[in-house]
Amino acid sequence: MGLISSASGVLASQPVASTFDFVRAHWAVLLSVALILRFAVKRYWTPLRHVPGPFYASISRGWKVSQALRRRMHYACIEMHKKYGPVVRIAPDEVSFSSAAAAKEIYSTGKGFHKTDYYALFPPPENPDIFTETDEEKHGVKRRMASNAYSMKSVLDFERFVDKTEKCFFRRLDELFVRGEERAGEECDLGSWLQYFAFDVIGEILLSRSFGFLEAGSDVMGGIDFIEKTFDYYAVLGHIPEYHIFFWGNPLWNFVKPKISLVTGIVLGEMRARKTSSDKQFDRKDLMSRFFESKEAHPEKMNEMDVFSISHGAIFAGSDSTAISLRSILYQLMKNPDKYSKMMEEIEEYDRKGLLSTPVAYSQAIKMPYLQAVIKEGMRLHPAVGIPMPRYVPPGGAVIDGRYYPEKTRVGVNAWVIHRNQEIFGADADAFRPERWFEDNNKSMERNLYYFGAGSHVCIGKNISLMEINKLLPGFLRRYRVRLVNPDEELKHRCNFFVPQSGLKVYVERRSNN
Ligand code: HEM
Repeated sequence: MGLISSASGVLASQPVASTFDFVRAHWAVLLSVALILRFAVKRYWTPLRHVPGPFYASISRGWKVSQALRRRMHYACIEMHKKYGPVVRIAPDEVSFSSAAAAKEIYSTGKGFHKTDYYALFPPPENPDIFTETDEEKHGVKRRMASNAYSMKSVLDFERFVDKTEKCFFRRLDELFVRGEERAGEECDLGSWLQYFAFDVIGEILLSRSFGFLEAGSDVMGGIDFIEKTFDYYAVLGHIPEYHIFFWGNPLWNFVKPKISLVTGIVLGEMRARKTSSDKQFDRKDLMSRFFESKEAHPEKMNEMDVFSISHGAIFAGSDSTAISLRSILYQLMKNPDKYSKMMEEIEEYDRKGLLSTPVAYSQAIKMPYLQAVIKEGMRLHPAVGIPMPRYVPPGGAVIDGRYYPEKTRVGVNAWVIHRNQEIFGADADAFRPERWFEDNNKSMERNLYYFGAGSHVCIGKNISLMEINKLLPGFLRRYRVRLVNPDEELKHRCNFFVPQSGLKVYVERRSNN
């Protein structure tokens, strides 16, 4: 009544409002207590309670999510290890390590540490590929089925694809940046061109056809951008997979999501074309034809969806990673003119002695000691992957770095952290110094290079990428003189699982006819 009566309304509403306020306050207190209890349980009710780390990380996955959103997981891990030491708690159930012993324990084959659910969301979710498969048994089958295709013998057959793409790359650089007086001094975004090269070369190796990025001189139909956005999304949601359903995992998303990507479309189109003639599946001797060979030989272990997902995975895992490594090596050479000159001395010497063909053969490049040291050093300082590659502690738990961790704890080592560990790489671990690879401790440093990962999940495309890098670098440096447009500026990078750089602007001059 009091609520309706206008005369007594003011007075009558007071007790109702107070009751309402009381109930609200009551719930607020209850909720706060529940939250505090939940955070306390996460922080203290675990054997990880003694592991140092940011407070925020010990009570929620918010720390990881915020670093992933800010695209700085690689820097954040370095900072955390500087602050807290070799073992850092980066989530209520996750620990990051920086020591050689921990990395060996976690990533050695046979120790039983398995990939976490972080990987499972990455596409294609309907039928995981070698990279995204988190069931170890199924992963083992897929990896074995693909291993022939990725063997060193196959890789040497793929050299012709790299030669073809390299020729196109050099022609485009000549046409756009170095030919004729009118082009003198024109800036080249070498970072983008290396990415076009890396994508087109994977297109050739996988499908005997280029994606056309070099020819167009641009990201045709946003194919590269699509892949970057995909990584941007999964690099965050991978830490909180249960929230995927509210975003791209929501059935409604299918109505608004972008159409199929250029790259996926090309892979599917190639598969359809090859199915129309059985010969076409095999005769090109490219990566996809080798996957088809495995499917024919073992139909009970590999089906057509596997051929698709493993091919798709090769593009996702093998293009940006190679571009990032090439950018890092060339950037470091340009930033360090004394190392650049030393690299050129070796190239000129080998060229003078007739030890380098045009294009440079893989077998020739791997005999160049300084080149090998430059590649290792460039990839050490800027590993393509910027997260602590997460693994579950196996059943029964495990002792890592002298402390016990229960099963299912997430553990990992970030290559960005271990590659700068001064106990392994010396006091100048942050510096680009290829000479370190000729010193006595090079074997122990070598054992602690994780730019290709390690163990049962070591990069399966390692041979392919090393072949591409070894062939391109000496040929490129022999043909062109490159210098940074802004030598005093640091290269920008962001981490979305990979750590792609931007802003590698250079001037390019022709220095030889090769
Ligand atoms: C310089 C170039 C490359 C770098 C630095 C690189 C780096 C890596 C790293 C660090 C991993 C392990 C990731 C993890 O455990 O979280 C990995 C796995 C993988 N890489 Fe590469 N990669 C490169 C090129 C390639 C190429 C060219 C291909 C294929 C054509 C490829 C295919 C794969 C696949 C399928 C996996 C998953 C392996 C497994 O889990 O068994 N990668 N790569």
